[in-house]
Amino acid sequence: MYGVWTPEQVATAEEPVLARTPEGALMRRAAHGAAQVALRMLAEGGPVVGTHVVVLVGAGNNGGDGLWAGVELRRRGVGVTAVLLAPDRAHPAGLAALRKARGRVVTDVEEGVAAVGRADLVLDAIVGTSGRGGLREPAPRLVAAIGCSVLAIDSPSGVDPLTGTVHDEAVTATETVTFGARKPVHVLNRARCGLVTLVDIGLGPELPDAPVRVLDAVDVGRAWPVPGPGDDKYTQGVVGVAAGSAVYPGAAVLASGAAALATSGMVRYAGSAAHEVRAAWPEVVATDHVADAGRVQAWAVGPGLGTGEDGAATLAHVLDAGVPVLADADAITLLGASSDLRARAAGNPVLVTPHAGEFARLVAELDGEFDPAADRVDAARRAAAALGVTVLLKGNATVVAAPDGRVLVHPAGSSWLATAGSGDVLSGVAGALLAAGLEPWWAGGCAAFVHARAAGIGAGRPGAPVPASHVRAAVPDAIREVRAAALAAS
Ligand SMILES: NC(=O)C1=CN([C@@H]2O[C@H](COP(=O)(O)OP(=O)(O)OC[C@H]3O[C@@H](n4cnc5c(N)ncnc54)[C@H](OP(=O)(O)O)[C@@H]3O)[C@@H](O)[C@H]2O)[C@@H](O)CC1
Ligand SMILES: Nc1ncnc2c1ncn2[C@@H]1O[C@H](COP(=O)(O)OP(=O)(O)O)[C@@H](O)[C@H]1O
Ligand SMILES: [K+]
Repeated sequence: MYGVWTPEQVATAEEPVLARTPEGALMRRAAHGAAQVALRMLAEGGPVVGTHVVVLVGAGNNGGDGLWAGVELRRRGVGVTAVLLAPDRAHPAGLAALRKARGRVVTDVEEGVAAVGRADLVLDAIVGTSGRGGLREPAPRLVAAIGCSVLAIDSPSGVDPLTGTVHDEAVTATETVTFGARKPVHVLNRARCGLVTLVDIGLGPELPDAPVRVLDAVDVGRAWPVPGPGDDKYTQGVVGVAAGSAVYPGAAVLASGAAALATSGMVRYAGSAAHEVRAAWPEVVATDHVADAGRVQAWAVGPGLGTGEDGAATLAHVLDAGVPVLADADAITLLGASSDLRARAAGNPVLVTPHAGEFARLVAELDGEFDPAADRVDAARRAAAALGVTVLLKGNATVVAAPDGRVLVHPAGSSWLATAGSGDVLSGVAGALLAAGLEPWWAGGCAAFVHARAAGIGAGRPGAPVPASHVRAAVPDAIREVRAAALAAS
């Protein structure tokens, strides 16, 4: 597990470190780390001596990092051109050092655009943690001229460091090098950051508890339920899947199958697709109604359920069953429209898994601002607190927020999971984990991790779509992978 801290928290942690280190030392440490990454990137194309790097230098300390990194690159025989976006505010010490190292300094925008066009690598040192709003001219013109690899210093300029949202013309980095701590942009907008390298500048002891955490394979492997010698099919937790429908039985089949593959033990199905579920998964015990389903340790409810009276009655039944509940799809729409159903869920171990549209419906009747497009961590955290349930907000970066304020983010490696039915697979996996005893926050985080890995494995070789059936089929291999990681780490 690793932590992610807000730019404000990082700035606060920097203060005591700055106070006890010689002036400029922290920046030099950061710049050294940046230069190492730049040299590695340059070396991938052959000898670095004689290559040409352009540093886009903004008015703040991010520009200072870029200038000092340029100084180190000059010492390694790299040609360096610094393009100053705010010539009279460029970091004075960094600028003087680069001139001394015989770096070229350009203040004319046209000259800068031409230099960018000839570069082997661009260092984006326009803005870092203090960047706000869309990039101001001439930055967009220079960014638009980039045709080579880009190393973003701290964060890609034009992408909000706190929320990962993109403002107009913004940098798409091949790699990003960051200092002291990872910031939200690095997990919320991985597509803009590329590979992220963290350089230690000694902030560790000064950082508070991480407000956002990211699970790794070892965490997930350790948390994954494994039957012991004394277990039988009941002791491991029975999951009930309440999904439908007769017209669209696919959701029920996908969710039930995913549940059967995710944990050992037992899956019960209740709903109008009992025949199809039984045909596809003979091991699933299927009935037509939740009332006849028998005892379960958790319910996964919602996919294909319908939003009419029957669906609402089914949802009320499972919310009143006194066991953890995974609510997805139609169950979310029903919750959003009924304060009575929300009251039954509040304060109980309930995990809701909305995509953006379902999230909007879920919070429609609540007081307050919930805007995932502006800040998905904040929106999910507020919704979880307001509803008293754990919210897993789906998307390229999945956010899992517990009502007590804990937040996990799972950044996807690709977007191939955006395919019909893949959410049903997630429901089955998460429901099975709830039945096995994981609390909703962990169940959501572990399910999202394995789901995304299953998409990668199910696709076979990367670079082509993966249908939801293949994602589901790859769930066991994804579990094997995380368990192997956990065993190797123990
Ligand atoms: N403290 C340290 O020792 C260490 C700090 N470190 C480094 O410092 C960075 C933080 O530096 P920082 O706080 O100086 O701000 P920074 O990110 O450079 O941006 C501020 C400047 O950008 C401008 N600007 C803002 N928005 C803009 C826009 N949309 N479009 C265009 N311009 C925009 C803004 O202009 P203004 O609004 O003032 O006119 C202001 O001049 C951090 O990311 C890390 O790289 C590391 O070296 C570790 C040690
Ligand atoms: N752009 C994306 N990149 C990566 N994963 C995504 C992206 N968009 C959606 N996903 C994931 O794909 C799944 C889609 O779920 P959902 O929208 O419920 O689909 P369905 O209802 O068709 O089953 C979720 O796990 C979500 O996190
Ligand atoms: K930057």
